[in-house]
Amino acid sequence: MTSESEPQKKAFQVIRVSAPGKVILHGEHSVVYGKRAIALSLDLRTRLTAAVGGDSVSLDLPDVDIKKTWPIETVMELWKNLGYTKDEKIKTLTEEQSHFIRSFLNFGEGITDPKDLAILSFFHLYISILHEPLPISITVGSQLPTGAGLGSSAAYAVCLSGALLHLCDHIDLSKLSLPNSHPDILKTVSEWAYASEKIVHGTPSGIDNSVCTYGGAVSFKAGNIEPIHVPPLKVLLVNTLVPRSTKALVAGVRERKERVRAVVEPILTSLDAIADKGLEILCSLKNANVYDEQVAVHEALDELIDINQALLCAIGVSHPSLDKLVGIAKSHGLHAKLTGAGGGGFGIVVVSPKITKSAIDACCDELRQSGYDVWCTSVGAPGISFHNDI
Ligand SMILES: Nc1ncnc2c1ncn2[C@@H]1O[C@H](COP(=O)(O)OP(=O)(O)OP(=O)(O)O)[C@@H](O)[C@H]1O
Ligand SMILES: C[C@@](O)(CCO)CC(=O)[O-]
Ligand SMILES: [Mg+2]
Repeated sequence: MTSESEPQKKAFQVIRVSAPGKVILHGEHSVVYGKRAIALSLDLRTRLTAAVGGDSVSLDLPDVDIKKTWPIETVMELWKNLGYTKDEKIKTLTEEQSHFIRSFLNFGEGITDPKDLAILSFFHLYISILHEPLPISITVGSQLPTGAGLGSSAAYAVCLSGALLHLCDHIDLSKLSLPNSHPDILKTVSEWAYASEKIVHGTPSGIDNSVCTYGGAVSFKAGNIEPIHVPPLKVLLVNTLVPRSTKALVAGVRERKERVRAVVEPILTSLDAIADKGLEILCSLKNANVYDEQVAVHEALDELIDINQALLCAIGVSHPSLDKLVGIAKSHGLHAKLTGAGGGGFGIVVVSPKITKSAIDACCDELRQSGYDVWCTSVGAPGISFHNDI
């Protein structure tokens, strides 16, 4: 193949990548301080299509109401002003270069607008990962509500990182279909998605990008990810529809910890113990073969869910809408906690086999009548996937 035919091939390349959202069962917030967390991927996905070619860089993000195009000459100028030559390998941006990208986009320093964050994350990854300015059209659509606790930022970041790394031949996403042949690919994608999460969150633990990359169920502690085998669980996801920002909630916990360290630190230690115990219980579920054993395991899990929610309230990340949903669930014999950063967003209920269908239906009806959205979905979906069917 000649060196001229390679860009020719790239010019018409269209790829599709998807990644799942996630729920955190135990360990949100405490995981930021090196404690254990358990997360499960969701059967709700973010999907990205990237088409190389044309004379611009364009971003179509309908979920955050963005449709923007930058002429490729403008992007080439930015590239040059950042001090890069045409053929640069993967690079880590300096603070100064990050400031420069923000001012190119006319963004101030502490941006919080979802649109600005989505554009900034894209530009960081585009410039860091690609070897040269590439004309490209990127479209991202998601089944996940944005900013509600189901890992939408991580799923977005995993799709972007995977697609850009594939397009510059740093990884080959088509190898993901080969069993057990891709640990390096997943590690690389997750690390780049983490870099993007830092832009959206400030100080992410890394659990969201990990579970959205690897899929399934994972235990995560101090940056180490461990896949765990969890049998299918029936889960209700309840959306309070109250908007919140993960970054602001994580910052709020940090401030409370700084103000009353002697009180908050033991709570974080207890949250760690809950996640340790939760891991043990989930692992025992696969050996619970008969109904009575399964019910006993779920009772132990329900008790942990109750304590977990109470401790999350104590560190200031619940919300009246979450407290109310926990109360409604309780009145139907179900146990709920917030999931993700809290402050609104989603609550989760893990449904024990002893709960009858009529009790579940009655609970869902009451929640809906009270203004919540209720979704019944499965957990443990595949991680980043490459779809070469176009
Ligand atoms: N489909 C999408 N298209 C474009 N940007 C997205 C999309 N989904 C998420 N984002 C970006 O991620 C941000 C939301 O991230 P945030 O971490 O606050 O919420 P979350 O990831 O849904 O919840 P959590 O981190 O608690 O699980 C949005 O403001 C936007 O910048
Ligand atoms: C609140 C938090 O623990 C989970 C957000 O899904 C933040 C993080 O781990 O980065
Ligand atoms: Mg997020």
